[in-house]
Amino acid sequence: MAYDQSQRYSNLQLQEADLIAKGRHVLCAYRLKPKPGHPFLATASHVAAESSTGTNVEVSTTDDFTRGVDALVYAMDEHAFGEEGGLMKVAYPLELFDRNITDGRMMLSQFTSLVIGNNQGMGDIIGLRLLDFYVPPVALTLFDGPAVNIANLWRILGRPHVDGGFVVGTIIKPKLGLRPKPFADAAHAFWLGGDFIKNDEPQGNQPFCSMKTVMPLLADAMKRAQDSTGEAKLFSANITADDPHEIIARGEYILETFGDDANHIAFLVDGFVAGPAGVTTVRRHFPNVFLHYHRAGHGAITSEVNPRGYPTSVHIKLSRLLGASGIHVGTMGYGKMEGGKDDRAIAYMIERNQADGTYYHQDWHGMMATTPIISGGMNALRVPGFFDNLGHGNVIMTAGGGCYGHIDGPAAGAKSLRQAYECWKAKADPLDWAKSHREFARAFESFSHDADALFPNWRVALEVE
Ligand SMILES: O=C(COP(=O)(O)O)[C@H](O)[C@H](O)COP(=O)(O)O
Ligand SMILES: [Mg+2]
Repeated sequence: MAYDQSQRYSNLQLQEADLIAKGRHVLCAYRLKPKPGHPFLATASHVAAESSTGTNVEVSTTDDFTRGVDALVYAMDEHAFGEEGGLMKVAYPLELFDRNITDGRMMLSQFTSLVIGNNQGMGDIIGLRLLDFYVPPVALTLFDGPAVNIANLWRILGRPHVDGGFVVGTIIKPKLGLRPKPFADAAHAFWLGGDFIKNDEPQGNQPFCSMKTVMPLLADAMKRAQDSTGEAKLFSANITADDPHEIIARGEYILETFGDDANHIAFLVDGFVAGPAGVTTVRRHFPNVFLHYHRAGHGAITSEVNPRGYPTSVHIKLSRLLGASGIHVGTMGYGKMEGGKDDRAIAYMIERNQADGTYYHQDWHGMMATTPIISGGMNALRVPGFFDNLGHGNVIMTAGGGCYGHIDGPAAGAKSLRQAYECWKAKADPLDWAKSHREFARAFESFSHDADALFPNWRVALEVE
């Protein structure tokens, strides 16, 4: 058992309001479950030591300055979560956080290696999960934050840059396996009805669909769709790679290939697997391009069944600091991935200037908002309920199966999503609305399993066998 460091690494007299008022600490709330035989405060203090200036034993080189920047456990409730453990809150002095030698700004890589790093693997815990965190104003000025967001896309789409509304999107499906021409044809077919296409997260430069073959065809497909619809079209191109030079090379190639439509390009980054370095490479090298953060892999950390790591709400909040223009926030119980209705709070945290996290109220002090991206098992039938829950439509929705699975093709799928959104805005009954909106009506036949579950009498109402 590690020796008890609570004398040094805890001060339960500290008041959270004072810490926030002083603005010199990052605050973190954790769920902690110590191993049997390890007292709660002693284990919490060991977490604070390991996450700041200490280790499992006192070292002779420690001096007064060192002690002055200790992370401190400032609040605890060891029975807060019953069998799952207790709540502990830690104040991290800003002095602990790493600053770039190039511009003095903070970085997310060391931020996370400190507050959710070694403490994840300590031998005296069963679980330690970062539930929420608070960033003081001075630190907010030191993170990049987003450079562009949905407002830039609305401008390109010719819509108001405030409350420009629903951006109808899809993902090229099948996820992998299309060669260049079928890929570009699938994109063109969707763009005849929709606004925004993304690469699926693993699509990049596969030998059967090389980037330098498919991108010129996509640029042509975009032009043809824009000409025939009279509307601007958008493409979110995946430029994720291990090597920053590869990321930049991909991005520069794609912008060059799209030529005078280059501003219709967003860059997709699989931000969880690429990490802060990968995301920041895009954020800083292409500051004028919408940075589309896909979170594939996050479930290993964020899934609610995980006693360690952090929930989706923390992952999404971190992405705004990093500078994501938009990030997948899940479907709040309306799609196929984990999540529930209360996850609307996750969207509010990144799109508003002030919002309540699970434990901390966060004022972003004007940091640009990150746009919620809704995706994962969505189709037109699920849209009205989704927007009822969220309360607004200023989001990008990318429905892959919901468009390419529509029986009249992806353009009809796109139109069905738009019609479902209009139905919600009009506060109309979906079945009544379907009677005068064909593509929406045909979504009931396309996704009859959903239709049966959501609108049991749809066959009678729409006179479908
Ligand atoms: O390809 C899709 C969805 O395809 P489909 O629309 O066919 O389900 C996305 O990768 C998932 O939405 C990721 O999940 P999340 O958005 O929750 O990160
Ligand atoms: Mg995908």
